[in-house]
Amino acid sequence: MRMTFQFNFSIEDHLENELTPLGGGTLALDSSEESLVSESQKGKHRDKKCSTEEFDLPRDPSGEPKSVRNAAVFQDTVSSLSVANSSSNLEPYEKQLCLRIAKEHAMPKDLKKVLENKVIEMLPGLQRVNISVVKTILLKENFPGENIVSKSFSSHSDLITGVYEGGLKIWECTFDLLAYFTKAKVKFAGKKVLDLGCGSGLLGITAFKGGAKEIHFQDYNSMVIDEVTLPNVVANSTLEDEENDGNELDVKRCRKSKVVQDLCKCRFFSGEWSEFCKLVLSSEKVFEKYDLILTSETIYNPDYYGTLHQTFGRLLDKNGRVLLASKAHYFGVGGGIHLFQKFIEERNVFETRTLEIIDDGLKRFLIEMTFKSPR
Ligand SMILES: C[S@@+](CC[C@H](N)C(=O)[O-])C[C@H]1O[C@@H](n2cnc3c(N)ncnc32)[C@H](O)[C@@H]1O
Repeated sequence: MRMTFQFNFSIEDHLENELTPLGGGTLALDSSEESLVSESQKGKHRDKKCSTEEFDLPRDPSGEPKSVRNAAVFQDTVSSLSVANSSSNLEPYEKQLCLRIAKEHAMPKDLKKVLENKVIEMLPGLQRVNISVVKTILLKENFPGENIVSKSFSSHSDLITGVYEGGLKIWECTFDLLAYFTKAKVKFAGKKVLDLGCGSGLLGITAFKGGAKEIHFQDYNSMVIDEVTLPNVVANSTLEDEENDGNELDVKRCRKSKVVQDLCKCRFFSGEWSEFCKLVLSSEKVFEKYDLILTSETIYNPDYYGTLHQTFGRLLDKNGRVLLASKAHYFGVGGGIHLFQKFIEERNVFETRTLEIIDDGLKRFLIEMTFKSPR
């Protein structure tokens, strides 16, 4: 099934205190958002100023990107950079990017509750919640947190820059990557995987089912994680088998159950990419980087390229790879595969390889990114 999409960029002027543009003001959370922030995050991020740091590769005095040729060098240099004197070609994302706070979403103790009011549909080899039902319920219940469903409806748009980044639908490149996994027999066993900009999380779920040792799911919007990604992961666990055994699905009691052990491999995060980086890098003493970063339809907005590039640079293992799926061009937003590849080439940190071009209607691309080897 191929999904259609619409870009209609009427950026909502009322960000309801969720975000603060770069360069000033404070970031406040609405009450429901705040209640989900872990204790360690509270205080740390409350009343947080948007940062102008860490947006791009370091630049030499002429404003040109420094030639950073491998993962290790990338790590050493990015931490201290500032964009204050970046060259003008970076202006768009410096000006527009807002830093939505990142937080980790705990797996609810009562797993049954995660699937309450959800209609499960079957895809080949995968299950997923019916998103229209999720949206209808959220609209009806006037969900107290991020009001992204009604905002998306009222603006007739699947994307509202900085507010809602499209996670409440499955975008067609996800299916391209899923098909590629099968065709290319991509191996997940034993790998640490990140589904970046996960939305429904089907890429990460495939890695989960393929025996990945750890899978992290990230989406911009916390509602997407709570209402779609988490339920999809639970729906694809072996919950049904446990239920048939008559066990009560309580995390404490099922400590040793296979379901809970498996689900412990999954972690869920919401928030803007640079904030997500900071959170995961500080969440473990020694952060083990990802062997595989899977990402579909995340390069539509050129304003985000700097942060996305940096996220790959900071989180990917030196021998790891990014599998990225994208349309050739995103009309109305301006991004697309060629612009992104040009951006990557200019930074000289990664090399890219085209894995597949799908040409049925709108051209779509699958590319692989790996660190350039040190010279
Ligand atoms: C168009 S949706 C694609 C969703 C999903 N990967 C798919 O193919 O169905 C883009 C995703 O990228 C994420 N995203 C986009 N820009 C982001 C940003 N600046 N920071 C964090 N996440 C972002 C959003 O969470 C959103 O889910």
